[in-house]
Amino acid sequence: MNGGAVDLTAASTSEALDDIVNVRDFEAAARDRLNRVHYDYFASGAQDEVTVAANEAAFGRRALIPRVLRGPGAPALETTLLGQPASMPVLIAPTAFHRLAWPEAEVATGRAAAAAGVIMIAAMLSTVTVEDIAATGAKLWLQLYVQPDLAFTESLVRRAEAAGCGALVVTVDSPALGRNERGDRNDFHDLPPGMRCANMGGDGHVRDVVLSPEISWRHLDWLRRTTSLPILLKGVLHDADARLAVEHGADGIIVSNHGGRQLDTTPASLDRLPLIADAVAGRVPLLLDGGVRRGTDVAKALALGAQAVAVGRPVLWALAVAGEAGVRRLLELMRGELANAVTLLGAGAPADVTRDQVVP
Ligand SMILES: Cc1cc2nc3c(=O)[nH]c(=O)nc-3n(C[C@H](O)[C@H](O)[C@H](O)COP(=O)(O)O)c2cc1C
Ligand SMILES: CCCCC(=O)C(=O)O
Repeated sequence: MNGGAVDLTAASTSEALDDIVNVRDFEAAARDRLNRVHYDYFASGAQDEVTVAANEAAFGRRALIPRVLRGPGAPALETTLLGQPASMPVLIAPTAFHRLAWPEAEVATGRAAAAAGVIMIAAMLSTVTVEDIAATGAKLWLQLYVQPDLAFTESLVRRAEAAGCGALVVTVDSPALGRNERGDRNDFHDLPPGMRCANMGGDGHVRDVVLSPEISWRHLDWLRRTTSLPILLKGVLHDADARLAVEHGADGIIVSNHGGRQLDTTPASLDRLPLIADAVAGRVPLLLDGGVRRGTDVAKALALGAQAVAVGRPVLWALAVAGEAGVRRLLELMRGELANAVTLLGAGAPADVTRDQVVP
């Protein structure tokens, strides 16, 4: 348990990482260290958690076909997303409340992202300000829940611009909060004393955040006029909405079901990707999140039409296990697995894996 007495010494964190061989190993290690209520908050999904399970299962249902004797050489994993270079097509998905996992919270995550050269999407509901996360040197995008108080929303956009964020990620799958029954059973509805939503006004209580069913395309049009930062929409699952996103000037789309935490029984995000890729037809980059745990998962998502993927819960588990060092290790593992998968697929880069190399 890390009930305020976490051992932050280098020796203890490296020992904590001794038995970590793959991304999934972090969850069991984190579970041993976390307060049970906070573990449940991170792990849980909506209601029966059907979609949580579906996300990982969808990767398991697809098989990879290698091509041989192409001699592509060592794989190049670097990519450019919305004009920004990244060391690999794997991003850190926005997840709220990193301080529940580790005292240095999003600053530890940001330092690991900076060291790895990956893009971190900071959650609006971070427990450290966006300015302090930006100071880690991470390539940063900011996730927003558009607040009906547009003056407040605009002030946050200006802060993101001033802090050097490279894009805004507007979460559109949250006209209400999903029904989280583990949270209900645990009576977990706000942050413990001493922790706050650092970007929000007042006391930074979670209950003051508005997830509004009135948010519409008009708000997106307003945001489009308000900032010149690239805007991605996160949480699109319908191909018609993907087309509308492009028409309304979105610069990118994240195919996502919020890690199964919003509407339960939506399909796996991977299952919606090919349809959405066809609808968007290359007009804007597509990202995917939900259930990405292996280098082979990244390869499958890219072959089915994504330019990059984002990883959510594993980052929280790695943070809980060893803070910055944990997240660095996680990103190294993902990078090593992706390089290995791409090489074994006979490709020179993740983007060179083709759709015909993924079969049911
Ligand atoms: C504990 C937790 C908190 C999250 N908080 C946010 C958030 O504040 N904003 C958001 O857009 N998505 C949030 N998400 C969703 C993630 O961005 C992402 O869609 C999801 O975690 C991806 O699935 P994965 O965890 O299977 O990788 C959260 C997810 C988790 C697990
Ligand atoms: C009001 C808290 C929302 C955070 C979030 O998006 C999640 O836990 O999935």
